Amino acid sequence: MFPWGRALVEIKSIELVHFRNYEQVKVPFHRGINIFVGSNGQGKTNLLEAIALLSGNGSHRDAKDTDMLSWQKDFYRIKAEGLTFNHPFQIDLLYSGEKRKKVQLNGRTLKRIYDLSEAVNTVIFSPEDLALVKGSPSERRRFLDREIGQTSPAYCDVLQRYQKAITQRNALLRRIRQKEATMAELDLWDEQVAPLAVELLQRRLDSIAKIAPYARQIYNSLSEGKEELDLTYRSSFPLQYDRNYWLDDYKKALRDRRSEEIIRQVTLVGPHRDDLQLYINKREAKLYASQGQQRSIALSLKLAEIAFIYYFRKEYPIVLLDDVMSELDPQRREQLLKDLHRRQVQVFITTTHLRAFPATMMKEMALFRVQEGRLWPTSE
Ligand SMILES: Nc1ncnc2c1ncn2[C@@H]1O[C@H](COP(=O)(O)OP(=O)(O)OP(=O)(O)O)[C@@H](O)[C@H]1O
Repeated sequence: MFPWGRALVEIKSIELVHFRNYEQVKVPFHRGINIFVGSNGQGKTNLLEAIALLSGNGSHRDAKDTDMLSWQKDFYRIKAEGLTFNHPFQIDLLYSGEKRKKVQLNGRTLKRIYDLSEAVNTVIFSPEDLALVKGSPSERRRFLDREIGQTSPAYCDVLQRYQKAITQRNALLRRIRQKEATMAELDLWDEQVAPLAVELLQRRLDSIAKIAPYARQIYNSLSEGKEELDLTYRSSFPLQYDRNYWLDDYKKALRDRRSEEIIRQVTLVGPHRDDLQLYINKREAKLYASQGQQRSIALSLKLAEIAFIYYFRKEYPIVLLDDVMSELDPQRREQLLKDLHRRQVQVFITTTHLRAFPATMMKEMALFRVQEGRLWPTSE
């Protein structure tokens, strides 16, 4: 299912203090497959969320730091130790109410949280990923941005600068509408926004060119050769074939939509308005895919993301599977676990029961019981 290779990253232990419903826990992990088992609402997803934060990508549930802080507490801390490319790393994340959390990697304070991806990459698969197919374009943009961002802090940097510039440009559009600013100011902004937009576009298209063949191959195998998945990028403005013209194309689009933008007071063209389009057998999945097909597409995209990260880093990401084992049929479940196990990928899985796991693999896995924000190793 994935390119042949071996994972070289591993989280050896994690410590949580005042994170969600964890008062204080410290757990050593197994280097292979770790299963967190417990009833609903005990803290299994919270734990995966904390692990995902170690890759610097923010919460997969889009939660803010204030949401993740235990109720009535004034700081949370996540500490982890592990190995990456056989070198030890220590991560220390501390949020104490200010705008941004303090992040240290090996004792060095990082200016940009996404530089944590130097040490840890994660791919998380959760039931909400079904929204990748039928949800709004922002879900698919988020998927793309997370995936590219993990292999390139420079991309995160451009994305952040672009988002900030768009917010400020929107504020300027409002001021122009109220006759408090001039068109000349807007011209200046457009000069700044355009190169950032074009850089994002180039990186997104290059990444889709890499990820599409993986996703296609995986989907084809999930559908037993019966269906084909295609991915295309839909830009919110016309782009010429030759990339040398993209800067002009974008500036022209901004000019063409200017009066409408002033009336609506938002920037209507650019990467923040684009979409990743998904097709099964040439039909748009958003309109036609069944529940089962949506599940297979979402799984294919996530597995392709694993392969994509491996392609760039020569190291597999840590894989987080949040309550998705029962979504797969037994054969796919076993194949997925065996593939991950053979490549020595470290995996964290949440589940409410162990029925979904092949008995033959149980001896290869470490089991943890999760109950009311507590966590301990167990054998059943
Ligand atoms: N900031 C917070 N402070 C304290 N407790 C919180 C906070 N945020 C969420 N919780 C608690 O965490 C629990 C939910 O945990 P989590 O989402 O990890 O559940 P889960 O074990 O994955 O359950 P499920 O199987 O239903 O997905 C709830 O009891 C909720 O009240």
